[in-house]
Amino acid sequence: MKLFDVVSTKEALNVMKENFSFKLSEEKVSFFNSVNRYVSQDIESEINVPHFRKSLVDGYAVLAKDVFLASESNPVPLNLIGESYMGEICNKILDSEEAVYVPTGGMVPVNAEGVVMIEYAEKLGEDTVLIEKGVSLNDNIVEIGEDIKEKERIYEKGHLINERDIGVLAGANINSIPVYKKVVVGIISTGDEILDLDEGIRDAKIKDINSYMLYGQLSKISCEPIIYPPAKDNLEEIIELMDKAINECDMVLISGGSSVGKKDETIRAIESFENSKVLIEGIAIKPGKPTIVASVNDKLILGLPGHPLSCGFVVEAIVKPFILSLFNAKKDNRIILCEFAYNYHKSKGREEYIAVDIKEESGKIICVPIFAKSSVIKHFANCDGYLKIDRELEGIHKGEIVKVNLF
Ligand SMILES: Nc1nc2c(c(=O)[nH]1)N[C@H]1C(S)=C(S)[C@@H](COP(=O)(O)OP(=O)(O)OC[C@H]3O[C@@H](n4cnc5c(N)ncnc54)[C@H](O)[C@@H]3O)O[C@H]1N2
Ligand code: MOO
Repeated sequence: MKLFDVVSTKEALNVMKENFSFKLSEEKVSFFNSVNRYVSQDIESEINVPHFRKSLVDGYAVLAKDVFLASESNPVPLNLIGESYMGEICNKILDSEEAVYVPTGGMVPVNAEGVVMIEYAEKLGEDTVLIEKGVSLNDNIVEIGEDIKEKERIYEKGHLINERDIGVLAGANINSIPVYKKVVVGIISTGDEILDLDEGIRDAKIKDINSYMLYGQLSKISCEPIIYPPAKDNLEEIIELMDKAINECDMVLISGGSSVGKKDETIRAIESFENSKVLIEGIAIKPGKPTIVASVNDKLILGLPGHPLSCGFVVEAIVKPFILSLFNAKKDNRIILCEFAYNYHKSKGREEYIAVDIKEESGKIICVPIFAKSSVIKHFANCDGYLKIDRELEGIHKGEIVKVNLF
């Protein structure tokens, strides 16, 4: 009987990085199509934002010394010398005891020192305004480049463009940005019991969960997943699909058939290729131990466990971190600190992944583990995040502060 020679997730990741350090090519995309893409070069702002001094409020641009003593009981009269119009250059220059009306977002006179809101002013006829409040320097004025400076590096190589960033790009006058091309990942589910999308439920056969879950997980991290039809536990069929996927994709994920059962054909299929090498046969993680890392024609092939929860966690544990390293990703996950809800004992030797719910209780943030068999998938989708318990630890105490990786 074959026993697994397991490695840690860290070792697995190192093996993947050492053996498959391919350089992703770049492409330019329009800024509004760049959400969820990884920037491939540092991005600098083309302009100062704002590129002119502007008012934050509707009010009167003034010199600070003129209104120093102004109050409701001691209004100061100023000469109103005109107004600034939205979107237009304001050429007015304030002299002593002068004011200019400026709308919110309008350009202020070049020497304006503050803007008094219209609520604290009263117009007397066309040429005079009574000011009822003083200003300190630059009150209600947004300086040139106060938001973003011209040539400022707004994004570093490896930054993941989020839904808010495209507003920043628009403001910084950037129409298109360089991003890494998506990683093309082939997905093959194997098993006599796996039905294709259009096949009805029959006998003891099941719908293909893994292909679609993998598709979802990978789409989120700038990949282009290609789902191949599920393969039966038939060596020739698996080899044929693998061959096609290896030619069409940057890397290939094969779910099911990675454990010790007599029908587990993934390893045999990998070894049938001339230029192939099985690098890892088992990772010290729970769930997800029967994971294979291999190389065929210099392409990365991963054999993932068939149980959906195990398959999903192996993606979190090694597939995502590997793909993110190709993008030089700056941040790979979002973490929060929580109190653990129970005493939990685990056996030493395997890094453990547990789905958790997060809730607030008496002002504390608590994480509640959801214990489920690896064939059960609903909770993996419903949970808030997951906990990674170190290989060497024997458990977690109730009330202990733990790091939760948020989905
Ligand atoms: N005697 C032993 N049996 C098993 C061991 C072991 O050490 N000794 N390990 C168990 C563990 S842990 C896991 S994980 C699984 C991994 O098995 P395989 O990767 O070989 O996967 P299969 O046997 O093909 O399938 C397992 C399970 O998952 C279902 N499955 C497979 N593909 C899909 C899919 N695309 N969508 C939904 N569900 C899928 C399959 O029907 C099985 O129920 O092995 C344990 N057994
Ligand atoms: O390694 Mo299995 O993935 O525990 O269910």
